[in-house]
Amino acid sequence: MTADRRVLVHPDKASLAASIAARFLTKIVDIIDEKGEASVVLTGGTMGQATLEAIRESPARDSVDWSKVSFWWGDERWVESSSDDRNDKQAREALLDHIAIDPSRVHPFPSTDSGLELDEASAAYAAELAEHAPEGAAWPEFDITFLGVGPDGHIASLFPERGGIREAEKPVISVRNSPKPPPERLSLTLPVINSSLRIWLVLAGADKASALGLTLADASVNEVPAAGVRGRRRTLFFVDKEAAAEVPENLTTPGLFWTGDDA
Ligand SMILES: O=C1O[C@H](COP(=O)(O)O)[C@@H](O)[C@H](O)[C@H]1O
Repeated sequence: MTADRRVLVHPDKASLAASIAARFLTKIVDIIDEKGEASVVLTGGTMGQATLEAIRESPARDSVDWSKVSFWWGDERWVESSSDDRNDKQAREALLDHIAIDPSRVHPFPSTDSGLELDEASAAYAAELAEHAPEGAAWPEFDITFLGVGPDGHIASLFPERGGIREAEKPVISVRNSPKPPPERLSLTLPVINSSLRIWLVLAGADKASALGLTLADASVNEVPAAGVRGRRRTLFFVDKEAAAEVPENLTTPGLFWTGDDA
């Protein structure tokens, strides 16, 4: 794990989404060149969706062999597969329906119409992760994990002051009584998220400013789940100016605010 977290600030949501998309397309081509395939964890939320739309709109999207990319999700809302609340439905509409993916590499969480109960669904996703894990591991090696951040600092469906953020054993949890609707959800846990080589947190808007400020000031993970996120190689915060408004002054140094290419 690296303590190295970097923040890239962009003027507004549109330029932010375009910049993340450009960086993602470059990086994913490099990863496929290097490893022959790539594994990506998608997020729900406003910037997650805006990012996928920007990838769809980019002419560079055709430089990627999408059949080599595996897609997983960081969390899902426990609703019917046809519900507009589903993170995977939003991702399909924003990007996946528009590119030549290999359906066997797309790994949505189960839905309420799967015939499974919530706990069976979290166990089924854990089993699917294990099925695609390298020898001796319980889940795949993720190359890039996208995370949205809620105004309360939640990531995936790991909410402040709830047991899920402290889960250290299970790779996947069932969430009940979520403070954000819908109340029932499924989520990867922090150990799985933090095993990712790169974690890209994507957030925009004034309502995220407090969460980002507290995250970078190393608030307690229990109170601000985003503060516990560390990718193994790189942890990048892609933010707009509004979201960056409450980053503590002592952290707004050239070392932290970074515009290099080494993502
Ligand atoms: O419910 C969720 O919310 C968060 C953040 O969403 P946003 O709209 O405030 O950006 C998202 O990261 C998570 O995947 C989703 O299930």
